[in-house]
Amino acid sequence: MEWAMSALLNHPDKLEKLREETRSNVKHKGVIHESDLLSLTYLRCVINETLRLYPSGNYEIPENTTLFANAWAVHRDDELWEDAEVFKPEIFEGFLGDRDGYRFFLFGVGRRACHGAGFGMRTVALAVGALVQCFEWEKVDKGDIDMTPAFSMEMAKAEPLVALPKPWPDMVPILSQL
Ligand code: HEM
Repeated sequence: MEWAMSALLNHPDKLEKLREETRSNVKHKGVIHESDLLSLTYLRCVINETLRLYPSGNYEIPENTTLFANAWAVHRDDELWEDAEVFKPEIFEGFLGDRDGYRFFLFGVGRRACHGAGFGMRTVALAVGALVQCFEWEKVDKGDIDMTPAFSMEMAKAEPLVALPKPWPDMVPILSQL
């Protein structure tokens, strides 16, 4: 808004053109409302042009730079998630996916998003589901498992998980058939 008004003030002919448009198109007495916007085509042009010239974010990125959206930071942002650092799967109950404001984008978004998202999600879900269904799990050491990541593209754990699985008695007949 501030950018648009500044630009219009720097270009009085455009400001006058916009004022003329509002004068001739807004028939009712009173401030323009939503239903007027359709007929105010020049106003839309002014806004688009302002956003074209003054978009949010202004970074100089050297040619051939590879950019990665920092999902780690967004996924742990306290302003986007309640108790952002706490493991609480319940927060995904009722989650609206992309309609929830792109605060969760482990597969990326848009044209270059992961082609294998469905396949990847099903594969991981099947594997974790099967491990939990078939085995009773115990830690080998006392205390919490070290959750430090090895920061890299893959985001592996710094310390590999070591744990003790014991087949659930009712699953033994099924597992022994595999
Ligand atoms: C849970 C498993 C997976 C995760 C977390 C994952 C995540 C991602 C991410 C973050 C990207 C980058 C998106 C971007 O640039 O914005 C990507 C790209 C891609 N992924 Fe996956 N992925 C997974 C599984 C798979 C699988 C199973 C396949 C193939 C069967 C696959 C194929 C691809 C391809 C082809 C691209 C490149 C898309 C492009 O640049 O146009 N991914 N993936």
